[in-house]
Formats: sequence, C-alpha cells, structure tokens
Amino acid sequence: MGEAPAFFVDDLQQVFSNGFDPKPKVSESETIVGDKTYAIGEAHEGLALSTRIFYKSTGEWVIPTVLGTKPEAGKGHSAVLVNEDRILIIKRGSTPEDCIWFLEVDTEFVREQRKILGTEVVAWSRGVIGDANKPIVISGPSGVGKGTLISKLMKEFPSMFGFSVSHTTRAPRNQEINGVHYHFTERSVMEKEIKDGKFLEFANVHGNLYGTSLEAVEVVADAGKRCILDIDVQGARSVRASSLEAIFIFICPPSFEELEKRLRARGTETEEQIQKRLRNAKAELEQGQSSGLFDHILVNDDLDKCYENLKKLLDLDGNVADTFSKPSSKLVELPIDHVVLKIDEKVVISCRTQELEKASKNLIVLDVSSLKGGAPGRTRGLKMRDSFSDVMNGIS
Ligand SMILES: Nc1nc2c(ncn2[C@@H]2O[C@H](COP(=O)(O)OP(=O)(O)O)[C@@H](O)[C@H]2O)c(=O)[nH]1
Ligand SMILES: Nc1ncnc2c1ncn2[C@@H]1O[C@H](COP(=O)(O)OP(=O)(O)O)[C@@H](O)[C@H]1O
Repeated sequence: MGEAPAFFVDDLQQVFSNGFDPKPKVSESETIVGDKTYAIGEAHEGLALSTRIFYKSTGEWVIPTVLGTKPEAGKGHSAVLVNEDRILIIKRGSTPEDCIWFLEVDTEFVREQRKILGTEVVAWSRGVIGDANKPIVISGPSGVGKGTLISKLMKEFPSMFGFSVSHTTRAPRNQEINGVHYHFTERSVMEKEIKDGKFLEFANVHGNLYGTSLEAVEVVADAGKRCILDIDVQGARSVRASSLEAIFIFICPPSFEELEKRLRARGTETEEQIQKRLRNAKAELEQGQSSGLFDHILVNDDLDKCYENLKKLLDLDGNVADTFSKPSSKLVELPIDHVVLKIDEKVVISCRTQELEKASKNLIVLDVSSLKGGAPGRTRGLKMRDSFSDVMNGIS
C-alpha cells in the first residue's frame, strides 16, 4: 500500500515562523520533491494561490517565477506529488471545472523555461478528465494560404475553434485589427515579456519578432474551444519540445512559382519584403517537408480541395455540426471535506461522510498514470473511477 506524501495544514503561520512571510495564511500545503519543499498557500478566498520553495541544502526560501494562470484560493486544498514532476492540487469544495489543478515543478516545459529564464520556475495547468481535443499547429511559407484556410475553418466552426492571437513587432496591415489578428507590440516590451516567462515560444521571422503567449493559448482553452496556432517552423519546433500536446500540420504550395504569384497578388508587402519571404520560404519548405516535425503535410493547390483534406484529417468531414463540445466524461464534484491518499499510480480521494456504510461510495479515484501535456493551460488524460471495487481491482 502506498504513502501519503502530502498533507493539509490549517493556520500554518507558526510553521513558518522564520519571519519570511508575516502574513497569516488561511491554509498552506507542503510537498517535498527531492531537496525542495513546495509550500502552496491560500491567503484569502479569491486571491491567487502563492508558491514558495524551501531549499533544504541551503536553508533558503525562494519565490519562483510562476507561469500560467494561477488557481484562485478557496476553502483550502490538498496537495500530492505525482510522477515526480508535478503536484496535484485538489481544491476543497470547489466547482467541478475548478477543483483539479497541477503545479508543474519538474516537467520538460518547466525545465526548458528554467534554462531560458535563468530562475526557479513552476507552472500551473488545469487538470482535465479524459483527452480533450488537442491544439492544432499550422505552419508553412508566407503566402501559401495558412490564414485563408484557418479563416474558413473558424467561419464554418465558430464554436469549435479559437485562434491563438500571437504577438508581433511587425506593423499591422490595412485590414488587421490589434488583438484579433495579432497583438502588435513594441520590440522592447515583447522582449521584457519574454524574459518574464510569458511566452510559450517565440522566433525571429522575416526580421520581426513573433511569439505565442501562454495566455493566448489559455484564453482559447478557457472558452472550451480547440486552439489553432499559425506559427513558423521554428515556432512549431519549440512547441513540439514543450508540453503542449498538439497536431502539427504543414501547408505546401503546388510550386514555388505559384507561391510567389500568391504573395504578389496579396499585395500586402513591399518588393523587398516579398524577396525576403521568398528566400525564407525555400528553407521553410525544406525543413517542413523533411524534418519529421509535422504529422501531416497538405498541398494547397485547389483551395476547396485542400480545405476538404484539412477537415478530413481533423475528423470534420461528413455532417459534423458546429457544436460546443463539452467534456464527455463525468466531472468531479467534491464536498468540502475530503482526504487524499496516493497509492501507486492512483490518487484516492475519500469524501468524508457521517454514515460508515456509505464510505465506499464516497471514494473518487484519479488515475494519473497517463497524464499528457501540461502547461500552458491543461493537463489532459486524468481518468476517474468512483467505487471502492475499482480501486481494489486497479491496484494489486
Ligand atoms: N514562431 C512564431 N511564428 C509566428 C507567430 N505568429 C505568426 N508567425 C509566423 O510568422 C510568419 C509571418 O507571419 P505574417 O507576418 O502574418 O505574414 P504571412 O505569413 O505572410 O501572412 C508566418 O510564417 C507565421 O506563421 C508566432 O506566434 N510564433
Ligand atoms: N489555393 C489557393 N489558390 C489560389 N490563391 C490562394 C489559395 N489559397 C490562398 N490563396 C491566396 O493567396 C494569398 C496568400 O494567402 P494567405 O492565407 O494570406 O497566406 P499565409 O497566411 O500563408 O501567408 C491570399 O491572397 C489568398 O487569397
């Protein structure tokens, strides 16, 4: 049988009596991960959960850079370390959509961000039961028709898809709206935000800085929609290395001449900019088609045909209606009072009840063996069972 590595503490101020944090916490949990102790605190209902780390070897407290949307404090929480790389937070008496969170402390994404930022880093993501639809990354050379295809998809399925609005330092084109097509930004501002860990990925493209903020992806996920990212090949590579689990699609032109024709016909760039985009297109086409980075390659010759193929690979062919896809699996409803225990790959949540005979009916079992992705936004793949026999059958 297993261990209970996490505990729940009320009125903890006396535990941290070293003067580091004079403000009394409503509650705070501590989770030990190797040499570090992660203290997650709730000061007041509605405020974001706070995180600080105690280094046993040096006896120091450190405030990390916290990435992602933080959960709001409520009526306390339980914390349990899973897979050695993330802390599962179960909020007491919270709504089904808001009760399961992960604080990533040593995932690939966090390790990567630690290298980039040169600071201690943790990242929040919300736990999702089952496998919600993966985000879609679309890449391809300038002028190939990415924007056109994405617009068609968003127009036909407005409730299903949401566009990740990138930041860029390039000037807006005539029809482009700030906050809709891009967040048009000063380079110095964007560089500062990159340093502050606000970006999932960024790249220099055609002489300008482009990047996907964590928020851009989270806003779409929070609206319950499937996120579409229009980013270059370098960006696709960064996303592939991150823990955002996505489908990667590369769009090719039927020929280089046709690409040049489309770019000129669009009439949005100067001759110098067109030349730069065409030079870059050669490298992008080589990398996109040969790197194994992309799951699918689509040739955009006839627009309608290409659009049909895009829909086919997203399982949208046939009579798929534009419906808001609610998570199909059952959501967790937790009473305020519960106890959490980790047994192998299962987290058992025992909801307290007065009547002993009902005890077995008040167990919720979360299977954390196949978690996918993570920050930014969502950790998918949590499985849930809700009877005692399931626990016994699942754990030998
Ligand atoms: N890495 C990265 N690339 C981006 C991002 N947003 C846009 N891009 C890419 O930047 C390139 C230039 O985009 P844009 O200036 O809109 O020109 P267009 O491709 O000719 O329409 C395209 O390859 C986009 O896919 C982003 O957030 N990150
Ligand atoms: N299959 C196609 N055949 C002909 N023209 C196309 C096709 N797809 C897109 N276009 C046109 O090519 C130009 C570039 O398309 P756009 O969507 O802006 O490309 P991207 O976003 O990849 O830079 C636009 O003027 C668009 O109307």
